[in-house]
Amino acid sequence: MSETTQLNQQLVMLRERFISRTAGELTAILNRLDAQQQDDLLQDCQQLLHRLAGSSGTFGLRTLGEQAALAEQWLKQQQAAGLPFTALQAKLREQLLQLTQHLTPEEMPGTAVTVPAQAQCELLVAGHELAALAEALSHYGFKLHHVNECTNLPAGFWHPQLMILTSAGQLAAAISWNKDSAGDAQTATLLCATTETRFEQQYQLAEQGVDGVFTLPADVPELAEHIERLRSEHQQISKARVLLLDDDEALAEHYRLVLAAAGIQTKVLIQPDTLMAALTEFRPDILLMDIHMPPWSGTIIARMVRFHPQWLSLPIIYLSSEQDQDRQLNALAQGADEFICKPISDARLVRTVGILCRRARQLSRLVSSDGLTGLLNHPHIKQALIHEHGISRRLGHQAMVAMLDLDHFKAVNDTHGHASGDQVIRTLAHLLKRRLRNTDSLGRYGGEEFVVVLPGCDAGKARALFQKLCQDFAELDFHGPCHTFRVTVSIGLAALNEFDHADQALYAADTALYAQKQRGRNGVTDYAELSSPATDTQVTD
Ligand SMILES: Nc1nc2c(ncn2[C@@H]2O[C@H](COP(=O)(O)OP(=O)(O)OP(=O)(O)O)[C@@H](O)[C@H]2O)c(=O)[nH]1
Repeated sequence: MSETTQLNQQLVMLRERFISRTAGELTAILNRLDAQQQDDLLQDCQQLLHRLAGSSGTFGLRTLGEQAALAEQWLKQQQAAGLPFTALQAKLREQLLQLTQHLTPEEMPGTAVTVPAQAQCELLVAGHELAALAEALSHYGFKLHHVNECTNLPAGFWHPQLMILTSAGQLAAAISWNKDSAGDAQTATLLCATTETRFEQQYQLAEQGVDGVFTLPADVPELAEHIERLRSEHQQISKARVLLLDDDEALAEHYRLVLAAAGIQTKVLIQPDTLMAALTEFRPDILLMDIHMPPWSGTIIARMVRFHPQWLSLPIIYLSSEQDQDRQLNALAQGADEFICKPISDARLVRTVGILCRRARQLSRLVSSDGLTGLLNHPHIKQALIHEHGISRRLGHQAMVAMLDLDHFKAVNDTHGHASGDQVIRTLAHLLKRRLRNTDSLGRYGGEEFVVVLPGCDAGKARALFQKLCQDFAELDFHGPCHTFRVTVSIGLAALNEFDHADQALYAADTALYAQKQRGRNGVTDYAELSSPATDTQVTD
C-alpha cells in the first residue's frame, strides 16, 4: 500500500470517528434542550458550535462547519441581547436538528496531500554547457545528476533539492517541470548560471522563479559552499518541528498526520499543563496553538510561555476559528506572532506551516550560527551538547562528542596568509557538513577548534568516521598566494553518556585531543583508550 493511500485511510478513520462523536454530542444537547436542563446548556452548546465551526471543514464536512459558525453567531447575538432561554429554545432546536442533516462528508479529507517520493538526487545539473561544472561539483560529494537537455525531463523522476541550469533557453521548461503536483509551488531551489549582471536581466530571472545566480566560469569551491547553504535551507522543511496544542484530539491527530506526511515532525499536546515540559524536550521551530481550550485560554498560555527567556523568540501561531479581526489582534497582542484561521485545507496547512518553520529557522540560524562557516557558534553548540547529553542519559542512548583542532594552524596563517587560513577552516566545516548526519550537531567552538555531537553513535562508528575524515582532509590541496599546501586535523572523542555532566564529556574529548596532538597529530584518540594501554591511531598514508 502506498504511503499516500495509507495516510488517506487513516484520515478517513479519523473522519468517521469525528462524525459519530459529533452525532452523539448533538443528540446529547438536543436531549438536554427537550428536558429543559438549562444548567450550562447554552455555554456547552456554544462551545460545541465553536468547535464544529473550526474543525468540520478539515474532516470534509464544509457545510456543517459553515452552519455551525452561523448558529454560533446567532446564539452569541441572542445571549448578548439578553433573551431568556425559553425564547431561544425552539429556534436553537431547529438549528441543531439542521446540523444533524449535514453529517455527511462532501469532500475526501487529505486528498490534497501527496506523500512526497524519496529524493533520488540532491542536485540536478541541466544543460550540455554545464557538463564540466557537474563533473567538478561531483568531487564535493553531492548526489548529483547531469542531463544535457531540460526539455522532456521525466515527470516526477528525480526530485532534486536543487537544480542548476543556464539562463539561455530551456529555463521555462525547467521551471514548469519543477512544479509540485498542484502546479503552484517550486519543489527544487533553482540556481542559474548567467553572464548577465544587469538589473533588468536579473529581475527577469527572479520573476521567473530563480533563487540564485552565479557567473561562468564558476569558482567551484565557492559555488559548492553556496549550494551547501541552499541545500540545507531546502532541507529545513523536512527537519521542521511543530508543537501543536489543541484540546480537540481528533482534529489534532488529523493535523499531525497531514503534517507528518509532508515531512514535518509534529508533536501533539492535548493538555495545556504539559506544555512547558514538552517545549524543553521537543524544542519546536514553532508552536501552533488553539485559542479556545476550556477551561484554558490559548492567549493567556502564549503570555505564560513568554515568562521564560528561552522561549521569548519562539514563534507562536494561533490556529483558531476566531473570525473577528479585533479579537484576533487582541489575541496577537498577548505575545503571539501569527493567526491561522480554521477551517484550513490540508494543503494550505502544510504550505503555511512549512513557510513559517522555514522563516523561524532562518531567523534562529542567524543568531545561532558562526559567520565564517555557518556551523553553530560557541554558545549554541554548547546548548546542543547539553541537550543531547540530557537525552542520552535519560534514555540510556549512546552518543559521542568529538573535538577537532587544525594542526599547526598558526604556521598556516603565518606562511600562507589569514585568507588562506579562513579557506581551510571553511573547507573543514564543509567536509563535516557533508559527512555527518542531519541529527548531528556541528559547531565552531573557537578559532580553529570544532565540536561535533553525534547522538545514537557508538565509539567504533565515531572513530571510523573521523579517521576517514582525517585521511580525506589531509589529502586536500589548498592554494595559497605562492604555494599549494596541505593541512591535517587532530580529533579527540568521548562517550557523552558516560559522564554525569556535559562539560565533563567535553573536557574528556579535549583531553583526548591533547593526547592526539602529543602522539603526532593527524588522527583520532578516544578518551576511553587513555586509561587502557595506548593505541596509536595516527593516520598514515
Ligand atoms: N585564518 C584564521 N586563523 C584563525 C582564526 N581563528 C584563530 N586562528 C588562528 O589559529 C591559530 C591557532 O594557533 P595555536 O593555538 O598556536 O595552535 P596551532 O598552531 O594550530 O598548533 P597545534 O594546535 O598545537 O597543532 C592562531 O594563529 C590563530 O590566530 C580564524 O578565524 N581564521
